[in-house]
Amino acid sequence: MSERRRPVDRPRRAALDVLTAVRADGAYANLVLPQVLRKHRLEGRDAGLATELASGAIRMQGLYDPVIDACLTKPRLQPEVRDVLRLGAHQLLSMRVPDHAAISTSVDLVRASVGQGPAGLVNAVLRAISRRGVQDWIDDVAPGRASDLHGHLAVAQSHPRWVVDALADALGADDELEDLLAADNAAPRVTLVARPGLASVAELEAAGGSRTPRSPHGVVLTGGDPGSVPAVAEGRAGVQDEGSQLVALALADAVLEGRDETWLDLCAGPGGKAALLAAIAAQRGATLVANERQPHRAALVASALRAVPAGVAHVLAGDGMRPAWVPGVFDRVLVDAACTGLGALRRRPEARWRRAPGDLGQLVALQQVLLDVALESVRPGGVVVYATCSPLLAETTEVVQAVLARRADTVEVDRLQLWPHRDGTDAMFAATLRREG
Ligand SMILES: C[S@@+](CC[C@H](N)C(=O)[O-])C[C@H]1O[C@@H](n2cnc3c(N)ncnc32)[C@H](O)[C@@H]1O
Repeated sequence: MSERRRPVDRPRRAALDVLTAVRADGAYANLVLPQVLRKHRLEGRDAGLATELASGAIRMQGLYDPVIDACLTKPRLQPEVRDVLRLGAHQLLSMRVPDHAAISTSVDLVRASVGQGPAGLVNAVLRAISRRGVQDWIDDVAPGRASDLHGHLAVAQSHPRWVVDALADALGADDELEDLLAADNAAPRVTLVARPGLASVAELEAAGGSRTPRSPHGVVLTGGDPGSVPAVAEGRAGVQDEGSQLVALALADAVLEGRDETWLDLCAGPGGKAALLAAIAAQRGATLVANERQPHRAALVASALRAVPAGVAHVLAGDGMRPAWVPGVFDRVLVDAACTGLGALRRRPEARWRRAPGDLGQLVALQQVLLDVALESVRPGGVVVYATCSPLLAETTEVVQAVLARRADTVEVDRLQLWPHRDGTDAMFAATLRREG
């Protein structure tokens, strides 16, 4: 068959559809991927290949773009052609795809998606990239490691420079920085939670998994589709990072004197932590109010809670800044605030490129108000856990410090900061605060 008429392989076509949706429509890769896989009827290894191609090309574009640019003779490139080149660069520099296969399939792809015009350019650029290994390219296009470590890692590990700087601040030193950034680039394992009283860890282990080291409710799946595990399909278990389980447990296990009957999850959508908390509350004879501002996310919370016994959990769709309850009624409150999400980069390939330092001001203001509401909602003597899936100091310790500075009635009693490279979890933060009686 001639070059021109060779059909484009479906995993690569699907991967390009994901890149296009993320770039042109602002889609989230993890949400659009299942739709694209269905559209192209991809399963098993082909689905795995399309997922790796799309996720890797989006995640690593901070390295691939300067490499591509170094191979261009003219600086301008159509966005659609750059997408094809990013996919080709990922195959050449980070996967075990033979060079000839990576190049010829990319040429086929650009012919089918853009036209014959850029086929020669794609061929020439990818041939140039294939002549050197990834470390040679990093040495060529990244700032020097000795003179500008953060600038070097921003390219070598494909993170925006401001994110590298902010993560280094959060770590407090540079010695683990590269490990952290590399961990952000590795696909996370699928972790399940057995909601206590509804499913057992043994039941999930039998589905092909092993226990998580720190959460007593977690199981890491060794393979397969989590949706096909009966306990997950029935809502007795769920997909939940071990770090998120530990945050919910920080609230449930905080030492509390006196009444322990009514719990609040102030920002509950989509409901992972609410479901774990509600299962524990049911075992202790307590109830949970799960509040979420966005109605469609409140519906997801209700779905996550479907296996919890009736009467234990109540879902509210409301703005946590204007509470629908009287102050001081709750014994335990979780405020898992909206944040930059820069602690969960492993599972959101495009997230690092969507955030900007200018987002922080608005988010921090919201986080402070929500923490204040949580502290007003808890009774004297009760506990509040303030959590984020970001380790940035502006969103974590600085929010807690700012709120505590204006409240004489609250003390911090515990703090947790998890890291992907140390703990194998998302970089979750949780501060446990007690409102004094
Ligand atoms: C980090 S997520 C919570 C994740 C959730 N706890 C879980 O484990 O599934 C933050 C949530 O806060 C919600 N949110 C943002 N502003 C809010 C507000 N003013 N009141 C209540 N919820 C809010 C967002 O819609 C989002 O669903």
